[in-house]
This record gives sequence, structure tokens and C-alpha cells, in this order.
Amino acid sequence: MKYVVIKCGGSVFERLPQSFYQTIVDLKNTGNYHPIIVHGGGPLISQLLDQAGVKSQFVNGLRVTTDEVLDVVEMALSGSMNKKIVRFLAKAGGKAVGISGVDGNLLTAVPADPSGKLGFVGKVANVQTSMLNLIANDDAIPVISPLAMDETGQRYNINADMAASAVAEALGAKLCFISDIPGIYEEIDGEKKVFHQLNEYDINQLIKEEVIFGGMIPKVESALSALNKNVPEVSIVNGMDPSAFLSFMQGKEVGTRILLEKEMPYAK
Ligand SMILES: Nc1ncnc2c1ncn2[C@@H]1O[C@H](COP(=O)(O)OP(=O)(O)O)[C@@H](O)[C@H]1O
Ligand SMILES: CC(=O)N[C@@H](CCC(=O)OP(=O)(O)O)C(=O)O
Repeated sequence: MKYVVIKCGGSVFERLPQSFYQTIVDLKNTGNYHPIIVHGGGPLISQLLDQAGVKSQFVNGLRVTTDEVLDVVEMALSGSMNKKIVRFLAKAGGKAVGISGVDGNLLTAVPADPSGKLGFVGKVANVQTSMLNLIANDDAIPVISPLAMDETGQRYNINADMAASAVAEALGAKLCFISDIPGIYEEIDGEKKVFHQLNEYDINQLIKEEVIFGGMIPKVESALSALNKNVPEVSIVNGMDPSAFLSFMQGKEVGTRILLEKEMPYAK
């Protein structure tokens, strides 16, 4: 089966039109690609933590995660967000199965930062794809929340971009990041100039220049990791543009396509 991994950012999730879910269900029904959704939910986690009087702290776009924070992450991602997406897909006439990375040992994690400064933030060490094949073979769309555990059962909070790229790598699937921006841009004289293509060298420059910052850092790093492994194509596209994801699937230029250094001349 040929898969496409679609990462839905928490930044844009609440604003995605129903037509977005319809496009995903239609895509599955054509039979060319089977969609897999990996979702985030950073803003909801921050909001719930805020209500509980806990301040969110990020290091290079990754949330410092205590055991107390993990309770909220699990509730927001595997509960609220995951089931909402399942319902939206059902409304579009599709069948979806929502699972977290913990279910069926889908995602095995190791600590992302061995120094311990990030707490229970994990990076994916293994993806058990049999669970995904099982769901897809039942004609259902897997919807994955980015939690994982290690072999002792310790749970970890995984950045959703990193979880999505790990899943895409394991399946050799193309990968589309749906976010709240038209692509990666640079602001020049108050105007946002979107880069249609960026290679590894450009990205490292833009991170150094702090043009790329915050949540965009794990996104581009995940994109490059994916391309360096098994993934044929990665783009970052605008969730607010109802036709953007379809354009990505049709191979049209949309958002920002990430490329390896050897693949293109530099944009910068
Ligand atoms: N150069 C850049 N171009 C576009 N967005 C950027 C850039 N650098 C940082 N960002 C930030 O990255 C955010 C998207 O990442 P993130 O907040 O993690 O979203 P998501 O929840 O969609 O994964 C944008 O809303 C923007 O604030
Ligand atoms: C370790 C880490 O940072 N985990 C993320 C998981 C959710 C996520 O990545 O959501 P977005 O895609 O909306 O950013 C977090 O706690 O916010």
C-alpha cells in the first residue's frame, strides 16, 4: 500500500474547513494513496496548562515536560484532539481509527535529551507499522496522537512533527505538514516572502539568522531527517487554503518544499 502522512498542526486545527477532511476521505477512496494523519495540539496543551496555573516552557520548539504536564498532554492529544479528527473524517463519510503512539506499541521512544533538561520528551526509536497496515487494510484512516512509551512503560511527549516524520520514514511515505502559515517565509520591509523551495543549506542559514524559529525548528529538522532516510517528498503547506493539500498531492508547487542540499541550487 502507498501511504501519505499528513501532519495537522495544532496551530491550524480549529480552523481547518470540513472540505479539508473531505479531500482526505476522497483521496483514500481513489485508492492511489492511503492517508495517515499525525496531529499536534500544542496550543490546546498550553491553554489547559495555563488554566491549571502551569507555565509552558519551550526549548528550541520542544515543550519541557514534567509528569504533571504529561497528564495534560495525554488528555489533550489522545482525548480531545484525536477524537475530534476521527469525528470530522466520519462526517466526511470516512472511517477513521484514532490511536496514540502508545497503542499497539506503535511508537517506541527514547529520551530526546539525555541530560534530562527537557523532562519526558521523547524521540521515536521505532515505529511498528503492522498496526497501521491493519487499520488501512480495514479501509480506515489511522489518526495518530504523538505519545510514545519505552520498554518499561514510561510515557513520553513527542513533538508531532517528529512523530510524523518517523512514521513517514518507516513507511517510505511522502509527508505534508499542514500549518497556519503559507510556507516558510522571510519578512522583508513588512512583507512576507515565501520560499517555494529550501534546501538543507538554506535551512541551516535561516535557523542561524533566526528567520526560522520556535515551532518551525522541529518541523524543518524533521523534514530533513525524513528526506535523509526513506521519504521521497516533504512540503509545508497552508491549512487555511482549502486547495493547498490537494495541490501538494497533485505535485503542484505549493507552500515550501524541503529538499536535500544536493537536490537544488540555493535560494539564499
Ligand atoms: N520563517 C518562518 N516562516 C513561517 N513560520 C515560522 C517561521 N519561523 C517560525 N515560524 C513559526 O512557526 C509556526 C508554525 O509552527 P508551529 O507553531 O509548531 O505550528 P504547528 O502547530 O502547525 O506545527 C508559525 O505559526 C510561525 O509562528
Ligand atoms: C515535545 C513537544 O513539544 N510536544 C508537543 C506535542 C504537540 C505538538 O507537537 O503540537 P503542534 O504540532 O501543534 O506543535 C507539545 O507538547 O506541544
